[in-house]
Amino acid sequence: MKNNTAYIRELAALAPIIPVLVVEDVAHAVPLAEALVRGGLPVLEVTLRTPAALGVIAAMATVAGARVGAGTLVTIADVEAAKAAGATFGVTPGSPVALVDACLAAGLPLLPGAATATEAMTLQARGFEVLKFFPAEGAGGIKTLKGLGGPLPGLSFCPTGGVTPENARDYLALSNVVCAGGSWIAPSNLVKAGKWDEIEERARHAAALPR
Ligand SMILES: O=C(O)C(=O)C[C@H](O)[C@H](O)COP(=O)(O)O
Repeated sequence: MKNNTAYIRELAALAPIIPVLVVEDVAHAVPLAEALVRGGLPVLEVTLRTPAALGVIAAMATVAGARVGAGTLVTIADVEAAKAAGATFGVTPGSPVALVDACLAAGLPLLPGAATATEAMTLQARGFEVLKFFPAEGAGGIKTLKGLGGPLPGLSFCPTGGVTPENARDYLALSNVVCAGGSWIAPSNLVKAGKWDEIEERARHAAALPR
C-alpha cells in the first residue's frame, strides 16, 4: 500500500487539477492529451463512460508527459480492461471491497472514491491515504472535507464532482486536499469541436491555481 500511496501522491503533486474526460472519438485523444499537457495538466482521468474510452486511453498513453488513468471503474472487468488498455492508475466513484481487491490484484494504483466517514475509514484501514471525495459538492463539499479533517488527519482527498473554476481555489486551500478533479477544463462540446487552444488555455488557468 505504501507504493499505491506514493504513486498517487506523486500524481497529485504534478498538478492541482486532474481533468475528468469524457471522450467519444479516439481521433480526439492525442490532440486533447497534448493540449492538456501543454497547458500544464499532465494527469488525465479518462472516464469509461463512452465506447471509445479504452481506445482513448491507449492513444493518450503514447503522448509524451501524459499520465493517463481510467475513471468510472465500476466493475472488475473495467479494471482489467483499463489496465490492458494502458491506464497507469484507476479512479473509482465508490469503493466496494471486490473492486478495490481487483485493482490491487491488477497492480493498478488506485484513487478510490469515498463520500462518508465510514467509507474513508474503511479505505484507510486498508492502507489508502489519498481518496477521491465524490461527489464532492453533493456530499457536502468544503464543509464535509473540513469536518473529516478533524478525526481523520491522516487522509488526503481529491474532491471531484461539482468542482468549478469558481470554487476550486477554496477546495485547494484546505489542508487535507492535495488536488481536485473536474470536467470544466475539457468539456465535451469543446472536445467535439476540436477547440484545443481553448482547452490548453483552460488547462493553463487550472494549472496556475494555488494550493
Ligand atoms: O465518472 C466518474 O467516475 C467521475 O469521476 C465523475 C466525475 O467526477 C464527474 O462527472 C466530474 O464532475 P464535474 O466536474 O462536476 O463534471
